[in-house]
Amino acid sequence: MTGKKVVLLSCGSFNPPTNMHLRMFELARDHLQKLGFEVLLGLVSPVHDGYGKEGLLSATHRISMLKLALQDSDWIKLSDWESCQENHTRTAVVLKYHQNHINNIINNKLNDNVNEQDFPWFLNDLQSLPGAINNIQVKLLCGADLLESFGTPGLWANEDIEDIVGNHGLVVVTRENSNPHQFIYMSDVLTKYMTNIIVVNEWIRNDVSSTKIRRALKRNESVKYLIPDKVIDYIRRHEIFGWSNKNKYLLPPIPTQNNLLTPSPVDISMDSPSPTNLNCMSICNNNLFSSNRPASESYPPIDSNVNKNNILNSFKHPGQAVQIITDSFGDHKIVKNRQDAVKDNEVRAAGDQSTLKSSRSCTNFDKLDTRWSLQGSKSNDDLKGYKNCDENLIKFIFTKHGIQVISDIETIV
Ligand SMILES: Nc1ncnc2c1ncn2[C@@H]1O[C@H](COP(=O)(O)OP(=O)(O)OP(=O)(O)O)[C@@H](O)[C@H]1O
Ligand SMILES: NC(=O)c1ccc[n+]([C@@H]2O[C@H](COP(=O)(O)O)[C@@H](O)[C@H]2O)c1
Repeated sequence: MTGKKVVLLSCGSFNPPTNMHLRMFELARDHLQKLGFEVLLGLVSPVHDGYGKEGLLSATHRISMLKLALQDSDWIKLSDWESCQENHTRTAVVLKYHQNHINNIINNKLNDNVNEQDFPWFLNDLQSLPGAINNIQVKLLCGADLLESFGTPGLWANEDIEDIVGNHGLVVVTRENSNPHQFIYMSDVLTKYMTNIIVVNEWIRNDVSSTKIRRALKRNESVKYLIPDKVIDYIRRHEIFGWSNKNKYLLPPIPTQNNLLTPSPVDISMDSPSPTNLNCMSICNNNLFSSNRPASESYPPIDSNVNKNNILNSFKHPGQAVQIITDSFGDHKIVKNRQDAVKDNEVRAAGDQSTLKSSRSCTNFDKLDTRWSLQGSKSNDDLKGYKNCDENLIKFIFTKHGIQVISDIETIV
């Protein structure tokens, strides 16, 4: 085997091509060269549309994306033979075609009879090789999941598996949640030809898959650094894989320029707000208010009837944590800092924690119901409003901020 010249052929959907599809070739070439093989060429063979896999885009799109993806490689080429056939072609047949094709080139080259039209992707590479080439072996390059699919009943014919591993050979790149060595051990035919199966360990894990890319695109999430930029650009231009130029998850802009960044928990500093002129929001019983009050103005007391429905504050801390205090009536308000919260008479008056509604859960409702019915201070409608207020708080937090719950009564967003 040592010293043999090899062409690596990868069959798959490439729907869309990912960085890992390309990286597989690099990993395999490094490994094979260490074992003494000479890797002449990599070939990518996208499957025919008739393969019928769910969500499979037309070969036209997949080929266009592959061409873009392969622009940055000087040794991996596209072979569109498979996708141009009448229907799906079994992988063993695809391998045989390419092997015969290359054998013909070698023979024709030896006879000085090479037709350039017939060998667009291989001619130059082959012509640059020295003198006589005895044999070039086309090996199937695949991920461990494809190897393990040999075990799926009815998917592969036994004679095809034997042909692939016996006559061509397999180069298998390990993949998350796979165990190719064990799979080979468990299979008689794979064990029989195990010297023809080379397992390449992917030590620098990259678990990207076309499925995950499609999922992210459908959600309008970024796929940068996972697939080539040129492929991203193609997807955007053609609005494929459910990707839309209109971001489905962007909320309509709110009238106040509430551009607060979402802080990570480690960034949160309640003691160092950096005031700006941005407006903030305040929440009170089912109502979300924007604020234009100057930052210097003090807090309206939470429990004041006038202010309960009109709490407007203007604390302005972009990128800073915002603290929300919930009072005994279920009103939420954003406080400037901890000192303000402590100074706030109403909050202090409600010091008994059992009277403060939890912003984290509704588990205190029973207790509160009893308390209020005893006091007679809250009607059923009030309680309904109280629950709605909780929903408002949640809506507010999750649409405008991140969240960190610091206690039953305090939440950092
Ligand atoms: N992260 C990966 N690690 C190892 N091999 C991979 C990886 N992603 C793809 N491959 C291999 O690339 C070849 C072609 O893959 P295919 O087009 O089926 O990609 P895929 O990402 O597995 O697709 P899908 O998620 O749509 O099933 C297969 O042999 C597959 O095992
Ligand atoms: N019997 C066969 O030859 C056979 C069966 C299943 C998959 N395949 C090939 O394996 C590849 C699998 O691609 P996916 O992982 O995208 O399904 C395709 O190229 C497909 O043609 C071949």
